[in-house]
Amino acid sequence: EEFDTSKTYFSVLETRTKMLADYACNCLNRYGVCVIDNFLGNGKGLEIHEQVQDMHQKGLFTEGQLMNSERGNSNLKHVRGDVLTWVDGSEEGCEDIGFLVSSMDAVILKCAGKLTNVSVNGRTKAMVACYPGNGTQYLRHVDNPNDDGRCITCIYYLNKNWEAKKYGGLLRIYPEGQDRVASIEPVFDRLLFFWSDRRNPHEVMKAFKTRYAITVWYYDADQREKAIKGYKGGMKPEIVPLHSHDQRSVNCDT
Ligand SMILES: O=C(O)CCC(=O)Nc1cc2ccccc2cn1
Ligand SMILES: [Mn+2]
Repeated sequence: EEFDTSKTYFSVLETRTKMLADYACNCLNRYGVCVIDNFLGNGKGLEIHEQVQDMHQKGLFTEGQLMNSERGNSNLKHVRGDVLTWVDGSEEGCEDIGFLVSSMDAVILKCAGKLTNVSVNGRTKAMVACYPGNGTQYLRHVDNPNDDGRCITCIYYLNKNWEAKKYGGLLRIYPEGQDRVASIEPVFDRLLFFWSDRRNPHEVMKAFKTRYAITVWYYDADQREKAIKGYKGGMKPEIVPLHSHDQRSVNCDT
């Protein structure tokens, strides 16, 4: 009979996603940081890169805003020089970004119950960021210093043939209480997870070539609930349910 490739494709995808989730949980619980290379493969990676490049060329990126106090003070480019835009992946021309975020969600969904002190119940939209490559950087900071609910930072890099020696742009993470530094090259089709809180201060070194990345932050249910009650601010209070590949929005605890 006809060899059913679609079933095989999805069962292989399911198995791989589970393997990646197990690896991510072990790394996060042990080191607080996890790197996965060749996450989506060359073809899909290139499609995502092309969509991001189109958005950039259409001028859809805006200056990276700093915290409210510094808003509008444009001479703070030395603090962070990225330009960015937020997408949910359903917009025209963002379908491949949507596929990426569903793939990130698929891994996180399979981590349910295996991450120490974390129960993910949603995420932010996807932030597409670009460092224009004129020596721009992002000074050392913590993504979530005040318990705004975000527990995991998930970054996907799009930069083919990146050479840190020539182009800089390293992400350097200084894990709290350790005398080690993680230097992560923003290489094509690389996926990175790290705890968003004070455990992982990090910076982006000066970049001398256009440097693209797509970031999603995952929320911990309890911390998010407390943050909304206490309303400590931080990221805008929009929470997106996780989507697995068949586009159902799936609650983590099912
Ligand atoms: O591109 C990378 O390797 C990481 C860059 C990075 O840390 N970006 C970033 C971007 C942010 C945008 C808004 C609020 C907080 C933010 C924290 N971090
Ligand atoms: Mn950051």
